[in-house]
Amino acid sequence: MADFSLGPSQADADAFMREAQQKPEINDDDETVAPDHRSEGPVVTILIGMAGSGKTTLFHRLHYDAQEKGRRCYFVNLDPAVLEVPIEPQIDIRDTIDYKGIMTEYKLGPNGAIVTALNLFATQFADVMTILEKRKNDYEHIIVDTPGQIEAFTWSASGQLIAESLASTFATNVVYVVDTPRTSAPATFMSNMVYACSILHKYRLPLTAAFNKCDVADHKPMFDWMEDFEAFHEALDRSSQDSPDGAGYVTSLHRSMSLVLDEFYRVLDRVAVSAVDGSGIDELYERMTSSRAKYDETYGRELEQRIAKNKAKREKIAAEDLARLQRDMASDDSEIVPGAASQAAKEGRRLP
Ligand SMILES: Nc1nc2c(ncn2[C@@H]2O[C@H](COP(=O)(O)OP(=O)(O)OP(=O)(O)O)[C@@H](O)[C@H]2O)c(=O)[nH]1
Repeated sequence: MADFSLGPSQADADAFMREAQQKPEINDDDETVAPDHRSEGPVVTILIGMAGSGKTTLFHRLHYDAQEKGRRCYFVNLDPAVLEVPIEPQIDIRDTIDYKGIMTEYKLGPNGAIVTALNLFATQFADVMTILEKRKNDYEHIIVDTPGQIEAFTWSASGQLIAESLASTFATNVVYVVDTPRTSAPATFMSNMVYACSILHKYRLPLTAAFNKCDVADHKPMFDWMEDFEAFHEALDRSSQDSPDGAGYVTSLHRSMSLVLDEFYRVLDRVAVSAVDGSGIDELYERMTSSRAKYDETYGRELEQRIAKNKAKREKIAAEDLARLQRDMASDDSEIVPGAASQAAKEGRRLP
């Protein structure tokens, strides 16, 4: 973008105009979002996780716990393919989108139909936002369950649009659900953490890893690996002794990656939960609530900067338009030459 601190050149100004005329990004033109709007409304939590990690069961548990303890929570189901949601979410994608009908009508397989269902729902998401904004004083939390096929949400344009719409209006965080029993081997743990890291980079929202199914698996070794990479290296060595390939290329890659991820673990909140027996749920709610402060410092601040930048852009354009109008009015005795505008455009000139 043009650097106006050095004084604008004509090329800079033209580039600026072109940029200003481009369609703004989803949340870039929203001047109506005031900082206190976010810090006073509910916290939005988006549940993301690999298929079978227990998102829907955790969604159910969070609902049960909310009812038991009087937490004011609003539930949104964005998984069109889920057969049975044991609770009745206030907003459910399945109420307006017929997933099976999409498979038949567009001759799609399960994954294609999930993405198409999300795309269709994204076109109605402005209405969902209107409902959420109207109810914002009634709830402390808005909890969103996402499709089982993680990439259908995390790497689709509609998933991004939905997440950005939420994050540009409410303090939003992501809870990444980890299937603890299936992550107990160092190699699978590493793959899962790399995925979590990619989600942090993609969404730039506060992230908590919820190690689920802790009723049947011990999360402590994994927490130790995040605290101390030497503990992870020892676990890698032990598992490579058992492997027929021994300490090959992949083991040495995991070793190096654990050093890189060390930085990521410092910002990653983690909590051990069981969606089945309810352990750790209070702590998870605490993390969700306290993510608001992180959101305000990171995403919220960036958003405010983008809003301020766009406001400045619009004010500059308005000032230029006004100046041009004043010039035109001052020279109202100037001669009108038929075809002068198209001739000037051909020659790349601007009319006085
Ligand atoms: N032991 C135990 N099992 C769990 C827990 N949470 C979920 N499960 C089981 O894990 C399986 C998958 O759970 P789901 O809630 O369907 O997982 P999901 O991530 O929503 O899966 P998708 O439907 O693919 O989105 C089910 O058999 C659950 O009963 C838990 O905390 N402990």
